[in-house]
Amino acid sequence: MRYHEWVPLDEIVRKAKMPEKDVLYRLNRLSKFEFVVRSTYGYAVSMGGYDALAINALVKKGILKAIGNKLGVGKEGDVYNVLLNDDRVAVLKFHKHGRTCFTRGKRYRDYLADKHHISWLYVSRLSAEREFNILNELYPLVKVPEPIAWNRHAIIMGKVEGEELKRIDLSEFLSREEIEELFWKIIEEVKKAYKIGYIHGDLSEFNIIYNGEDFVIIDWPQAVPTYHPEARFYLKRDIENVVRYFKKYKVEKDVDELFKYITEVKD
Ligand SMILES: Nc1ncnc2c1ncn2[C@@H]1O[C@H](COP(=O)(O)OP(=O)(O)OP(=O)(O)O)[C@@H](O)[C@H]1O
Ligand SMILES: [Mg+2]
Ligand SMILES: [Mg+2]
Repeated sequence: MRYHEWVPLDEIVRKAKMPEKDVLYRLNRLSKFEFVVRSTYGYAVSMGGYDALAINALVKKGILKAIGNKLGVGKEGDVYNVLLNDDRVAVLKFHKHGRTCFTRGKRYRDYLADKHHISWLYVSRLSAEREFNILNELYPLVKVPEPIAWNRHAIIMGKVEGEELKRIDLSEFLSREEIEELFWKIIEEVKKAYKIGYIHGDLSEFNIIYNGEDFVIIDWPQAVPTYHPEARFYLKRDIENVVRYFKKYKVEKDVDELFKYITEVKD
């Protein structure tokens, strides 16, 4: 089934190789769970339905055992605590792009007319695949979550204990020198990622998780390769965000010098 189309009933019947009344019975049930949505043109998978397909696949592959509570309270992101088959605790992140199409209560007819919906399913899946691939390239050389599995718009990765830098006051438990040390450690990770070929592109205190001793940089789907035409822009912005955050703690650094330091080739 292609993602961006309403699929007419007769096509579903043909693909399912089942009598129409059986197909309708199943579609009705799926519709009650809001796993599919219906229009005059046919049926489409809903975001919830796509979630269920991904969960089902990850369970069938023998990776996922149980889903727990949602992480990052109050955020839009759909990130859950999960338990893996090997009893390890991990994190499941659903990529959701363009979900406004559904939540804004647009009529499906508008939704259909709007070519830009070209498929939030497809875009979300691409984004998850991207993040998974990038994590694979960076882990374990750079401090990023361990990539564990990917299916559709979902990825499973290692759970990082700690809090986003945004939500902690470093000065409560670190000296000015220790804070500066942390700053340089973060810059080192940015440099390592750059050397491997990536710029985070959304680096800030929201995407660095710190546990009092060590930190991990999360949220990589938008990362750009260093050969990207706007690479300099993104790298500069990432550095500026980090510099701005640490300025609060009187760690004052020059963005241009850091830029030079990160991009210099030296072995
Ligand atoms: N591997 C992880 N371990 C622990 N917590 C995580 C992990 N990945 C994500 N989180 C939590 O979930 C939140 C959202 O994750 P992430 O930043 O990757 O997604 P996002 O939807 O792109 O968020 P944003 O809107 O900030 O860009 C994080 O801020 C963090 O609190
Ligand atoms: Mg984030
Ligand atoms: Mg993000």
